[in-house]
Amino acid sequence: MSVPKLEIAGLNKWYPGKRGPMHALADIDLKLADNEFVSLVGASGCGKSTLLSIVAGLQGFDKGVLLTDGAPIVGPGLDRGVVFQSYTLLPWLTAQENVEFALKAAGMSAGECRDIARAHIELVKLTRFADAYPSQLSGGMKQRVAIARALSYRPKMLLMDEPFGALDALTRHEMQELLTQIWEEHRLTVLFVTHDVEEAVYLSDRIIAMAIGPGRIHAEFHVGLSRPRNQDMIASSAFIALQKDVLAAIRAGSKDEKL
Ligand SMILES: Nc1ncnc2c1ncn2[C@@H]1O[C@H](COP(=O)(O)OP(=O)(O)OP(=O)(O)O)[C@@H](O)[C@H]1O
Repeated sequence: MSVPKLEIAGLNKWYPGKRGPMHALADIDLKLADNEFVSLVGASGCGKSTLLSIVAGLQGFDKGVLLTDGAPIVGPGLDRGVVFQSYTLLPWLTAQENVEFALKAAGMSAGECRDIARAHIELVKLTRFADAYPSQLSGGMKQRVAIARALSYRPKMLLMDEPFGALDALTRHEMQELLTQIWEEHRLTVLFVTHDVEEAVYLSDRIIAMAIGPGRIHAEFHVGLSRPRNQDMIASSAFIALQKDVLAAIRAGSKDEKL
């Protein structure tokens, strides 16, 4: 691997707790190559969201190294787009204006903001709803706006925390299709947190299974399925076998060592 897009080495994080510091992340070592799609899976509380928010620069860590393109991550930046499960749209702005707002904050002119926002609303197939307010959009549509917003300032990395977790199964599949299409056409590095093992296998090049107590990397799986992916692959024996192995790793890592 040349200089990794993301390099995490010996990273540790403690949260203050009632019974003393709580070791949330222990000695995390992880490298993501340019354009790689990597999912983090693991039992609730193993530190997936903590790790993602540290990479986003939204919170700090206590020990270790965290680099993007070889340079330290010291806070949030336009090189990393973030999408959360909650849509985080501004309710008083339309879909188009929500995307423009992020671009204006990045210092672009009004004309540039309008054109780039329009192009990204189109990228997520929402042109017909560009002038709708969040309250007029379904959950899947709101998440399309959030993805358009995160991609609009052309980040090198997309960080997604359970982005489809609140959606019904059909919408979730549609969003997975959309994300793979965007990723295959535009290629960027993605770090994706999910509880859904099928989703992780379907989307990823590599799956990192984390374990609990303390949160750590427990197992790693390379997804050998060809690309472009399609929903028919989900029924293939290779897909099902990998899904089983990932689930077994999550189960094995779900028991707190200290309990
Ligand atoms: N701000 C905080 N202060 C104290 N403890 C925290 C804080 N945020 C998370 N934790 C604790 O750190 C551990 C890891 O939490 P985190 O949310 O990162 O796990 P997760 O794997 O993303 O869980 P889930 O799948 O349920 O979202 C948990 O024990 C959680 O209670």
